[in-house]
Amino acid sequence: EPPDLIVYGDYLLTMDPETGLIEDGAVAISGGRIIAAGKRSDIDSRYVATKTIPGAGRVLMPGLINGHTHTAMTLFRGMVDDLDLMTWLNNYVFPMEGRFVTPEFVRTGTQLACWEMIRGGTTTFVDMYFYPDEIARVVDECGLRAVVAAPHIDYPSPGFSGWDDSFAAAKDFVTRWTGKHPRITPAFAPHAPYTVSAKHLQATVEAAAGSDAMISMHLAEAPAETAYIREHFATTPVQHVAGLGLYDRRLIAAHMVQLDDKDIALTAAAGVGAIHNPTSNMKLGAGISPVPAMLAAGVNVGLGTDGAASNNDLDMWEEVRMAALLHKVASGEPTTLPATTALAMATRTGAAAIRMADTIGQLKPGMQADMIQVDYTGLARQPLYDIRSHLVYTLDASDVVTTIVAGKLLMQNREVLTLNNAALRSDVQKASDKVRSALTAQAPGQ
Ligand SMILES: CSC[C@H]1O[C@@H](n2cnc3c(O)ncnc32)[C@H](O)[C@@H]1O
Ligand SMILES: [Zn+2]
Repeated sequence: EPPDLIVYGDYLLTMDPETGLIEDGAVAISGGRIIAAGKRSDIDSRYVATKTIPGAGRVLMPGLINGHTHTAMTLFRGMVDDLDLMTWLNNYVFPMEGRFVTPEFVRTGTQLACWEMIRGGTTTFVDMYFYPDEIARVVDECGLRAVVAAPHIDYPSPGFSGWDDSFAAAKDFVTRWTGKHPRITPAFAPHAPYTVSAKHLQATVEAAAGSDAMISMHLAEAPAETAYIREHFATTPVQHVAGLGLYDRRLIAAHMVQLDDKDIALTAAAGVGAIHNPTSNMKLGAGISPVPAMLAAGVNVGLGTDGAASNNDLDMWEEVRMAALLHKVASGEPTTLPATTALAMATRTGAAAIRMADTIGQLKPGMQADMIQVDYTGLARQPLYDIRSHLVYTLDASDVVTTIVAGKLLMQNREVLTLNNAALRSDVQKASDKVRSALTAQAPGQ
C-alpha cells in the first residue's frame, strides 16, 4: 500500500530505544499511522508517496506531550503573578473564573492554547477545565490529540452549584465521549484532595471503574495541601488518595511535589503516571518535585506546563529545559536529569505516564503519525555538535517548523493550517478586554 506521506529529516530522533538517532532519515505514513521509519535511502527504495515533506536542516522527532494543562486559562495569562498557590487560587483565580468563564470564553481560550501548542510542537495534551464539550470541539477542529478531563469539585464552579451537578456532568461527558473520537480521550478530573471530600473522591473512583476511564487530578502540589491533609487525615496527600482507591485506577497525578519515600514507592508500585510541572511549581513557590527519585523508583514521569496563568505559556521546550536544569540545582550534581531523560519525559515516558505508550511518543511502525520537524539551522543556534543537546539546551518553540498529528499537517513552514488566525486574534481581544476592565476596576488607587 503506498504511503500518503513521507516526511524526511537530516536527523530522525525516533525516541525508540532500539533505533535512537538516525542520520538522514524518513518516516512513511499511511492512514494516519507510521508504516516505516528508518534511513532515507531505505524508505525511498521501498515507497513512493503522493506527498513528501523535505527534511534539509531539520530534525524529525515525535510531537511533544503536555501531560497537564488548563488550556482556556491562556486568557488569564499574566493576570496575577508572584503569589503562593492558595492565595493565587482562592483570592484571584477562582473568583475570576466565577465571573468570566463561559462556554464562549473556553472556546476562545482553548483555540488560543491550541494555536500556541501547534506552533510549539505539542501534539498531545491532557486538559482539565470547565465546559469540556467546548474543549473537545476545538480539539476536533484543530487536529490535535487530547485527553479531555471533566472537572468536578465540592464548591460552586462555572456552570455548577457544587459537587452533585459537576459530578453528574462529568459522568455524562465521559459516557458520551468514550470511544467516540479517534483523537479525544475523555477522563475524570476531581480537582484536588483539598477541594474534593474523601467520600466524593471514592465516588469518582467508582465512576471511573465503571467506564475504565482515566482520572487526572492535582496531587501533592504545595506545602499548604500537605498541611491540610495532615491536619484532617493524619497522612500525606498521596497516601490519602491511595487509601481511597485512586491508586487502583488509571490515575494521572499532576505536580507530585510534596512526596516522602513511601509516597514514591506507592506511586511506582501502582503504576500511577506523575506529571512534573517545573515552571508552575517554581512560579507558585510550591517546591521541587523529587523527579530523580521517582525515575529511579520506576515511576513514569511526564512533563506539563500547567495553565498559562501560572507559567505563563504552554511552551513544552521550556519545561524540558527547566526540568533538566532545576534538578541539577536541587541535587548540586550536573549529571542529574541529563538531556536525553528530559527529552524522553516530553515524549516516550510522557506517553507512558498518560497511558498512551502503545500509540504515541516514539516514531516506529504501528504508532500514530504524530511528529514534528525542528529547524536547527538558525545562525543564533550555531554551531551544532550534538543534536540531543541542541534540542534541550539551545533550540526552542520558535524553531518548530512542521507539526503533524495522525498523519495530518497542522502546521507547515510555521503557518498554522487548522485555526483561523485573524478571527482568533479578534476573539482573544474581546475576551481579554472584559478581563482587563475587571482588573482595572479592582486595581488599588482606581
Ligand atoms: C477543576 S478544573 C481546573 C481548576 O484547577 C485550577 N488550577 C489551575 N492550576 C492549578 C494548580 O496548579 N493547582 C490547583 N488548581 C489549579 C483552575 O484554575 C481550575 O479552577
Ligand atoms: Zn493544574
